[in-house]
Parts: sequence; C-alpha cells; structure tokens
Amino acid sequence: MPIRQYSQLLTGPSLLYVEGDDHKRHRKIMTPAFGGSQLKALVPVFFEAAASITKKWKDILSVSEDQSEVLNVPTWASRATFDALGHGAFGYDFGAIENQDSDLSRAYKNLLTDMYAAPTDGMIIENALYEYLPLKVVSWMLEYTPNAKIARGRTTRDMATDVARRMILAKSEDLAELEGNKDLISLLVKANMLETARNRLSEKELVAQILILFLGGLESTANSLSWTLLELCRQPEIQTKLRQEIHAKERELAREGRTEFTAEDFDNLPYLIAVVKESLRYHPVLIHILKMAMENDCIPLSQPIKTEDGKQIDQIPVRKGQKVFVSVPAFNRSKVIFGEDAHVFKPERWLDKSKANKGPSIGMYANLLTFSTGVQSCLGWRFAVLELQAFLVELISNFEFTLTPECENIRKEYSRVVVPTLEGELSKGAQCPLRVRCTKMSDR
Ligand code: HEM
Repeated sequence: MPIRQYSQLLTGPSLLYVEGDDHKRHRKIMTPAFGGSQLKALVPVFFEAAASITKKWKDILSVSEDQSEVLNVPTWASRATFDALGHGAFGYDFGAIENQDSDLSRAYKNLLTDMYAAPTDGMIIENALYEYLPLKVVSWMLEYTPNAKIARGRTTRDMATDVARRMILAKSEDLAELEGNKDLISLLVKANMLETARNRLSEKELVAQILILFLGGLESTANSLSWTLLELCRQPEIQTKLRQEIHAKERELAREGRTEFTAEDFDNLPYLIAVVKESLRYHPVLIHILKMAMENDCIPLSQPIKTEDGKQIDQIPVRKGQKVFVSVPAFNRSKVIFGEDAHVFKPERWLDKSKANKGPSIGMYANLLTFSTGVQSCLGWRFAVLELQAFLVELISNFEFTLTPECENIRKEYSRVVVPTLEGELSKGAQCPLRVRCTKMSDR
C-alpha cells in the first residue's frame, strides 16, 4: 500500500509525508510541544475526558434493569480520545462525548476502517500500480478519483482543514493568550514564530501537523484502550488486581486530602504501568513500519540466521531504494526477547526489571517497537501512554468489565491500525461489546 501517498492525501505536507531536511525542520518545531513536562500537565485533561464517559455510563446503567449494560467500547473510546485531543492538543472543545453527532468526530469515527478495511480487488490492483507511478501522479489520482473510500478520506480531511485553519488563526491573533496557553497547538504556533523565516512552517504545513494529530492521535489510542479492556475481561484476575491497586491509591490520596491523580502518582502504580506496557507489547495497533534504504547498505542481525541455500549470515544486504517492512509484532512477541511465554498476555513480566526485556535497547517506550524507533518514531508516545493510564484508572476504578458472547467473534482487522471488529460485521466498523457494571462502593 502506498503509505506516503495516502498520508499526503489525509494530512498534506505533515511529518508523515515529508522527508530528509524538511522532516528535520518540521520535527524540530513540533518537538517542544511533546516534552515530558508539557504532557504531564495534560493529565487532568485526560481525566476530564475519561470522567465524562463515567458520567454517561452511570446514567445509562442507572436506568437498566440489572444495573449493567452491553456497551461498544471502541465507540466511547473514540469519542473520549477525540475530546482529550481537543482539549489537550488544541485547547478546543469538540464535545464529542456530550454530543455524539459532532460533525468532525463523526467523520473521524471508523475513518481508517472505512477507507482501508477489506479492499476490493480493484483497489488492490490500483494500490499495486501506485507503487510504480511518480508520487505527483498518484497524489493527483487520489485527489480526483470518484472511489467512495478515497472520497470519504478527502471529505474528512477538508472538514479537519477548516477547523485547523480556524484554530491557527485564533492562536496567531491572540499573542498574549498564546503566552499562557499550554496546549500543543499554542506551543507549536509559538515555536514556529520563534524560528527563522527560512525554517518556519508555512500555514499549509502547520495545518498538516494538526491533521496528523487527528490521524495519529485518535484511532491508535482508542483502539489500544479497547484491546486493553478486552484483555482485562479475558483474564478477570488481572482486572481485579489492577482495580485493587487503583482503589488503594485512591484511599492514599484521600488521606492526603487529594482527589485527583497526577502523572507522578502513575509512577507509583507498578501494576498499572505493567498492564499498559503489556498491552502495548501484545496489541501494537500499528503493525508495519515501512522503511526505504537511502543507499546500498547492510542490516546487521542480532543473531546469525540460515538462508534457504544453507548459508549462515549475520547481516542482510539492502539496495538503495529497496523497501523494508518492519513487523512490530515479530519483535514484540519474540521468544528470544520476551521468553517462551511471549505469546501470553502477562503484565507480571514487567514487574521484575531484570527479566522484563532481554532484547536490544530499541524503542521509545519499554524497549518495544510499538512506537517505532529512530528519527521518525512516534512523537506522541508520552501523550498516548499518559492518556491510556488516566483512562484505565478512571474506568477500572468505576466499572467492572466482563466478556459478552459476541466477544468470541472478535477479530483483528488491519486498516492501517489494528481494529477489533466482529466476524461478518465489518461494515459496522470497530466493535468490542463488553458488559459494564458499576464497581461496588464496598470494594473501595
Ligand atoms: C497507542 C498509541 C500510538 C501508537 C501505537 C503510535 C505509533 C506510531 C508509530 C509506529 C509511528 C511511526 C509511523 C511510521 O514510521 O510509519 C508513529 C508516528 C507518529 N505519531 Fe504515533 N502512535 C500513537 C499515538 C500517537 C499520539 C497520541 C500522537 C499525537 C498526539 C501521535 C503522533 C505521531 C506523529 C506526529 C508521528 C509522526 C512522527 C514523524 O514522522 O516524525 N501518535 N506513531
């Protein structure tokens, strides 16, 4: 699949599309907004989005007969991550949880599944041809093809572009307000203003960075949360252990006269950290990373391998221009690195630091490949980890999740991100129906 061309279609000249010096220039301006302290300050924003789910779910459960209800978790996760991104990244209230018909959140809901899942034969052939055509020609074709799946992407991009332009204009007009604001767009606009004219991002490039946050920051985190909750239902004892840790911490905070968790409190919740790491290891939502060799080179191997003709090699030669697909699950579930039980969801593996990961130091987080590695690694990994931690604390504290009979039919659909869908119901998009009930006050 011509990933770069599709990235350009959905985001314009964003980090995901530009290369070389342009990539360095974009990344330099984007990076300050993604620093540890900036993102830690967003934890209350993540809790606010998670708390609005709690409020909605409690309203739904209060009128149900047995105080429990089957809820499609990805729908809610997608709306909550939309609001978290809106407040945290843009200082903007999309109201996705309150108003599920918010145009933009509806447009992004299931966008990647609608565009990429179950491609028709025609699309498979078209995509294969795109690989041989010049980038400009493919971009032109994607811009004008009547194909409904591609048109769906264009409409969403155009709606988001309008919103992004208005946000940038508002931020750029009010310089005094910009000073005090800590949301990512304010930091981005400020960093851009401080750059020399030569290095500054154009308005089109700034808009593209906002579009990449919509694309990169929504379905990835929402689906990661859904997969995590599914695993916590498959192994209820892990869910109970996590809840006990969270409730114990809540009691500790209450003794200190506090009600809200901070990022530092997460550091003292080892089982929460272990669950998040294990979920990101076991269910990486981006499973392929595409790289291209810029010159003739050799990829060194950590262990020698035998080729089909019986030769032992310790490096793989690549030609200039050759494309290499890196498989994230192959690394994340490697028995050499994670041990014989690498195929089992087991947060406990992270509790003993000496055993956690015997592999090379490679990724951004927990030495996993989930957020990729190197100059094009995920810029939003801290955002995603803190968001997942906050959502899990809020939801596991307030609700018990159990499997429903439909969970037997959950399958992984690859549509640029790995989405839970139900067998035979792909057209309904992401589905992970879990039974939800309130936790007992006596458990707290
Ligand atoms: C669990 C959630 C997430 C996962 C698994 C994830 C994973 C990744 C991966 C694997 C890449 C590299 C893609 C490639 O090279 O083809 C990437 C890039 C990127 N991600 Fe994430 N991501 C997540 C959440 C986020 C969030 C929340 C944001 C922003 C708020 C974000 C922003 C970005 C950006 C800007 C890039 C492009 C970086 C560059 O090219 O320099 N991501 N992400």
